Amino acid sequence: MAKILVVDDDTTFCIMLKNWLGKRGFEVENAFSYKEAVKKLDKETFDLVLTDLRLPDKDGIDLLRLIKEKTPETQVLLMTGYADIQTAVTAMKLGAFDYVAKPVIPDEILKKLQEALKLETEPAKPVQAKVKTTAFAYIKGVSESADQQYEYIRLVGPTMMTVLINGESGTGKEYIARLIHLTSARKDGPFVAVDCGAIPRDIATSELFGHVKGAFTGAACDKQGYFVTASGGTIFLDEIGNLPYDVQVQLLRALEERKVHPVGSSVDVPFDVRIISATNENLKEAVAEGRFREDLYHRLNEFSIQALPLRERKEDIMVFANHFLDKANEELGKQVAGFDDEVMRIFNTYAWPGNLRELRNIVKRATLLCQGKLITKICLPPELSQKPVEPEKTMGTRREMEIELIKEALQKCRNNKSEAARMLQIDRKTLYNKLKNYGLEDL
Ligand SMILES: Nc1ncnc2c1ncn2[C@@H]1O[C@H](COP(=O)(O)OP(=O)(O)OP(=O)(O)O)[C@@H](O)[C@H]1O
Repeated sequence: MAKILVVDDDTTFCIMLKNWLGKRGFEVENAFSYKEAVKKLDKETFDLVLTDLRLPDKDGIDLLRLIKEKTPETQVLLMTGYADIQTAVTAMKLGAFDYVAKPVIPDEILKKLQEALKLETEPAKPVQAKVKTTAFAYIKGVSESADQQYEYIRLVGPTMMTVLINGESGTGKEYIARLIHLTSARKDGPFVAVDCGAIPRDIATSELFGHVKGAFTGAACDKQGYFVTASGGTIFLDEIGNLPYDVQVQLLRALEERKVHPVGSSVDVPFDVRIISATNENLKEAVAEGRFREDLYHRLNEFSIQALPLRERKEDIMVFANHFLDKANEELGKQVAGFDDEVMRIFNTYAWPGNLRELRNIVKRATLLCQGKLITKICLPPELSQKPVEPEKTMGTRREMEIELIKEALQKCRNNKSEAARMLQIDRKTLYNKLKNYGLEDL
């Protein structure tokens, strides 16, 4: 049984990966820092170390150097954000087997692990499809708008129409896209989610359409782009409004010709993919301002779905809260039965700026803290238990406070956005959205 050490300071991710790989026959240990990893490596030998490039004390490159010095036969696989891909390429020169871009897709890690450990790839067992169906539980809601949303998904799902989903962050746009995919004849094909807001401008073309070996410095081998990876399935282009203008032109051409042109290649590659995109900005405005191509907008928007903010469908709040409570009980091994009246009142009056994602996180935290049968006010973070203030009065101060906090975090993290997001306890995507909304993109 191959022994693997996963090193990342994101404890939830480590635990999740440990369980996931454990079920696939690997023996997995976790370390949450460089120091802890070194301790474990001193005690035992691992066949492979999967490490984040950024660790709280030192970085993955230091760990790679140490491993290659002590046990050169141990394979090292790096996990990295887009901003560090260049460093990851350097790491390969230092002996790393390969790297995977974050956010990582478990199946991609599994494939790389098998390559690195020279294991036989499992016969076409649909691991991917299985993981998705067990982890994905779409809750419909009971409000009128939820009914309509569900009906739209049901109708558009089986068609090949492109769908544009509009809605604030955390309203469930990706969940809607996944359900459309699962309702379609392509449900057994891949569902590939691409965060267009997180791909750096200079590698966007190669990430989407692929490249051939030697196309540019660092292109050590041929790379399949997301479009080809999604063949036979669905590609979900999240934050489509952030796609650079020149890439928009290439995307439009690809959609018209149903072929992609990998960077540096002389041949076009056909693809067979359903396209769903999402945005949290008003794309019509972006078109009017000349930031988004009108012809592409119409191509992507054969059908549109609005994901409503939670505060505009209050009847759904407790439905989702109970669903997230069930999930949290399961994940944390707890048996919390529900919410007391005061908490329900608070939930129904709070504005939920982070929508379903915020509700999920708050319920999970409260479940962890809950000592009794019901979740009470003391299990909630202070911003929820305080009396709601009129929105108009808070907007200015909340915005100013957020801008200050973001600037301070970026300064402290020397502009490293992933670290700043971690410090602010929000995910990287939310930070990018906030930077965009507050006009701080140049920071
Ligand atoms: N219909 C649903 N049923 C159950 N859970 C849901 C549903 N929709 C959203 N969620 C929960 O809310 C979280 C956020 O949803 P999702 O990622 O789809 O939002 P989003 O609008 O795509 O966010 P962003 O704009 O930040 O990309 C999900 O991870 C899931 O936990």
